[in-house]
Parts: sequence; structure tokens; C-alpha cells
Amino acid sequence: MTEAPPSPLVTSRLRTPVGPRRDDQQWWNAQRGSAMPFQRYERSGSRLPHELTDRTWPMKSLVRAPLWASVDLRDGNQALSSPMDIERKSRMFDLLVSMGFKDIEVGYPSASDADFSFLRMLIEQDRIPDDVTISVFTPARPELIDRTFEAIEGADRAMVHLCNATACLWREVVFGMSADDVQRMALRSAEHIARRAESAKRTELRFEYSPETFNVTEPEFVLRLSNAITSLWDASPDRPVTLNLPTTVETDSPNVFADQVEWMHRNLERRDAVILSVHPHNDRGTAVASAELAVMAGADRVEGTLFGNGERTGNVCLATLALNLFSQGIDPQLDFSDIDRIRRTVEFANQLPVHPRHPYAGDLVYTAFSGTHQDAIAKGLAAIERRAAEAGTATTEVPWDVPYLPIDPKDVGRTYESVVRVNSQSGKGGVAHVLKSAYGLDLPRGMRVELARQVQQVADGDGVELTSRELRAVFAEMYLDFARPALLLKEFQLTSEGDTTDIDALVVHGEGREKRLAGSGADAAGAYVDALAGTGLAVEIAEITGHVVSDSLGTRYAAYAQIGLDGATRYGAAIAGDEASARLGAVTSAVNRAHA
Ligand SMILES: CC(=O)SCCNC(=O)CCNC(=O)[C@H](O)C(C)(C)COP(=O)(O)OP(=O)(O)OC[C@H]1O[C@@H](n2cnc3c(N)ncnc32)[C@H](O)[C@@H]1OP(=O)(O)O
Ligand SMILES: CC(C)C(=O)C(=O)O
Ligand SMILES: [Mg+2]
Repeated sequence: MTEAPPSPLVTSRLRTPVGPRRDDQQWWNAQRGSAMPFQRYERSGSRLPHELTDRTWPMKSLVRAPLWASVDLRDGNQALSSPMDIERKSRMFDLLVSMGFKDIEVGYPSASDADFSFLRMLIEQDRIPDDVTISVFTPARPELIDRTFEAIEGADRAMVHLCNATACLWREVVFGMSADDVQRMALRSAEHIARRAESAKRTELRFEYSPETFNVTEPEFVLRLSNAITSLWDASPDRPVTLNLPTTVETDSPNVFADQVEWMHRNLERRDAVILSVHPHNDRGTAVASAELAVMAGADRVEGTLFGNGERTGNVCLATLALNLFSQGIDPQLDFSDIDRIRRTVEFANQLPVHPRHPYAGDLVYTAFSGTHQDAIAKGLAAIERRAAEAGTATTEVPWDVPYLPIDPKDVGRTYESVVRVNSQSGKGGVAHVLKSAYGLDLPRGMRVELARQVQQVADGDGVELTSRELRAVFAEMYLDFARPALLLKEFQLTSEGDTTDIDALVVHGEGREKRLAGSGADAAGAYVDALAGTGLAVEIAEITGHVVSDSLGTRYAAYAQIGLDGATRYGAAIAGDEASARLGAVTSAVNRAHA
């Protein structure tokens, strides 16, 4: 068996070890060796091309969306315990089209009847829009290539995607071939494809080649093979060949992949005739970083799946990549404006749930439970509203800048309702935010503190989250509903003359009977406390605030009073049909709380 050409690129060791030194462990580092058999995974040599000391990708930033290619229907599908049936495939295909994907790998038609018939259905029912190119996967086996061409017969456009593994382990263990044999197998298949394409005149054909296991293949071998393929297919700027570099099994940190991609990008022949693509998998959990750095390193196109379904730990998640761009002010060129619809369809097709913490799409990703985060979010949302009001424009027109929320949930079709959810980790900011957003109640600061303390006690006791309705109930129990009120304002009449307001009120105080009281003051509340002196209550008003509330019961008024009584400060609140009733009710509530 011929060995792969010796590659200086894979034997050089350029990596500088980082991390705490083991020999003179510091007093502050109590970590000790584990019993894990890590030695089994030690590597000799490096995958870094040693020429690449002048890498340019670290200085680059992403400025536009790469070409997106969905492989949900091929790589995603092949990883499912129950592969998609035709209905699930159709729903996935229509979703991808509706989102703006122009490059969709629809299957591996030579592998199964399900993939073959789905493709025939798409073609025969004319379901492929004019600006969408479907791609079909084939291994380097002539009989399967022939079947692939049967599957695409009659299509207006298609991309034939040839793939074979190239790394030493696969050459030796899977194929039992030398590097030269693998190259010969790939070229024979590429030639076979070119020949078949000659006779498929009706279809505008493009070609893709993937050196599967690229990331663990000797770079010089993969470069030589890729150049031979693009030459055989006669890649030209007006008929470019897609060269797709996968991390079939992700093995290294993303900077290593970025170096590998930049090295290919700089050394490929016919670079202007090659669409350089990457296909990261997520075995180390760094597929997104690998894709982003690869684009900085020169890749033009990214293959992946929605929410990262795929073999083992999955393919790179295109939703994350696209919305990462969006969050930096770059048009993702894909429509995620209703991310829950997208998620529901993908969950239906894959029969797999999307994790509640999945970037941008999970149920919980725009939700804060912890107090300080809630406080900051509530302040951030209020600041956006203020800025919009100052500019005389809608909140959607001012730049988004809210702590702990990288994007506006509304931009992906979410509401603010679940942004703040209250449990025992919550503070006053969160409690106030929920009452305001769900019920329009804008409590004064001191009252928020008092209410939050009570909410925390309830949440601690129950150990669960409080819904906005439960929160409203805690508020009502504290300030609005008194089973045995010490003071009851049954009715009142106000008259004003000049700067003075007079009140005539009917109250019940303590165990006593109804009592008619009169008083005067600068306003209704002032007149009321003056009248209350007649029952022996020496109330002082520190602050009264209020606002209109519109809810299912119509437009009403909410008032919040802070009073001094018997040397203590109390808060009270009331919601009533008119402002005066609410303000007097808030004073009554505060008195009742003092006596509770
Ligand atoms: C990284 C990727 O995602 S590659 C895509 C992988 N996707 C799939 O495998 C899904 C669909 N696959 C299938 O349905 C089947 O594997 C089939 C129908 C394609 C082939 O089935 P079988 O002929 O029974 O072969 P099987 O899958 O057991 O083994 C693969 C054979 O193909 C060879 N092979 C594997 N990959 C390739 C390739 N890219 N090009 C050429 N030959 C290949 C293997 O060496 C093995 O050959 P051998 O029989 O001489 O040992
Ligand atoms: C077919 C290739 C691109 C693949 O899916 C992989 O290597 O992961
Ligand atoms: Mg893959």
C-alpha cells in the first residue's frame, strides 16, 4: 500500500502549551490529576500547516452573509432514528424555500427509495423554484452515480455532490487503499459524473466535491486531490465548482480549522473558479465558531442544518450562524422573523425537540429569572421606549441596546411577555416589570421593594415560578383586598373652591359604626386625611402617584400612596373607576396595612 506523501504540514509542532504548569503547582490551584485515561488520546504532530505563521483570519471580521446551504434533508435526515417520510421531507423543503435558502441538499437518492421518490416528486410536481438549486449526494461509486443521475432526470437545475473520505485512518481501515488509490477512485467518479452530465442536456448541472474527513487529512494530499478534481471538471468563474471542506468529526479547536481553510484558500488553483465551502460538525461543541472563523479565513459558503441536527452532536446550526450575523447588524439573507414557526416545522420533520436553551430559538433564551438581570432588562426596555419617544419614532426604529438581550425578541416573532419570569431568584425589578407589562401597574420604587420581599417569600415557600396572574394575586392580597379592613370609605363627595377641596365622607372605622366626616385640604387626599383626624387617625401623606390603566375591565385609574401613621411608613394602593376614588382608596389601603 502506498503511503500518503510525507507532509511537513502535519508533523511540525507549532503549538505552544498553555494553562497552569504542572511542575510547580501554585498554592491557589488545588486541582489534581484525574484517573481518566487521557493518554489514549495524546497526539503527536500538529495539524497546523507550518507555513501559516502569517495567517490573516484573526484580523478579519464578518461583514456579509456567506452562501448558505441546507443539508437538513441529507445529513440531518441520515442521523435520525426515524428518517423523514415524504410528508416530513416536504414540510422541511417548503420551510427552507420560504426562509430564502437557494442551495438545498435534498437527499442521497441512490441510497434509498424514500430519497429517490421524494426527489422525483419535487421534479415531477415542479416544486423547485427557479432560483433554488437542489443538490444530491453521491459516494464515489459508479453504480450509485448512475442512480443519482436517474433521480435528477428532468430537473431544470441540480448540483451533483461527490464525496469520499480522504484521511489516513479511513484510507487504511475503511477502503483498504493507498492515498493514490483514493485519488484515483475520486477522479474516476468525477470523470463518470462529467460524462453523465454531458448527456443530461436538459439540466443545468453544477458539481460539488467533498473530501470527507478533510480536517484530519494531510493538507498537501487534500490540496492535490482538490486541484485535480476542479481541473477535471474544468471549473471556471462562470461555472464554478463547489469544494466543500468538512470537519466530518470535529477534532480540533476552531483556530486550527481556520488555519486549514486559510491554507487551502491561499493555495488552491483556480481559486476564482471555486466556491470554497465548509461543513462543520459539532463534536467538540465548537461548530459555530469553526464556521465563523472559516469564513474569516476565506470560505464563501457554509453547509449546515437548522438548529444543528446531524450525525452524533450534529451539524453546524445555521439559525445560530445567521442570527449571530443579524445581532451584529448584518443582513443574514434568511428570514427568521417567525422563529417559532420554523422551530415547530423542524421539530415535526426531525421528531426531535429543540433545546429550551438553544441560541435564538429555545423557549427560555429570551427569559431572565434572576433579579439583577430582570432589573437591567426592565431598565433597558424602558430606555428604548424613552429614546423612541424623544426621537418621535417607534421603538423598532431605534438601535437595540438592552442588557442581557442580544437581539429584540420581537424581531424573531417573540413577545416581551416571557422576557421576565418570576421565581425566588427574582428581585423588585422583575416583579415590577411583570406587573407593568402584564397589568399596566407602574408601582413606585419603595412599594416594589416591599412587594418583591413578599413575592420572594411566596416563591421560596412554593419553590416554583410565579405566573403573572399569581403575582397580581400577591399584589392584590397585600394592597387591595382586606378581609377585615380597619377603615372603610363607603362614599364621599368632593367640592372645590379656589385652592381648597372639601370632602364629605362616610366611613367605618375599627369596630365602630358608620361615621360621617368632613375635612378640607389642598386636594382630595389632603381633605380626606383632614377628615380622618375626626376618627383619631393622624395620617400624613408622604407621596401619592398614579396613572391610567386599561385592562379587560376598561379604562381605570391606579393610585399608590405612601403615608406616615403612628410613627411608621406604609404603602397602599387602589384601582378605581376615577382618579379621586383611586387616590383616596390608596390612602385607605395604606391605613389598613398599618392596622393589619
Ligand atoms: C459523512 C457522510 O455523511 S457520508 C454520507 C453517509 N450517508 C449514508 O450512509 C446514508 C445512506 N447510506 C446507505 O443507505 C448505504 O450506506 C448505501 C446504500 C449508500 C450503501 O450501502 P452498502 O452498499 O450496503 O454499503 P455499506 O454502507 O455497508 O458500506 C459502505 C461501502 O461503501 C464504501 N464507501 C463508503 N463511503 C464511500 C464513498 N464516499 N465513496 C465510495 N465508497 C464508499 C465503503 O468502503 C464500503 O465498501 P465495502 O463494501 O467494499 O467495504
Ligand atoms: C458528505 C460530507 C460533506 C459530510 O457530510 C461530512 O463529511 O460530514
Ligand atoms: Mg456531515
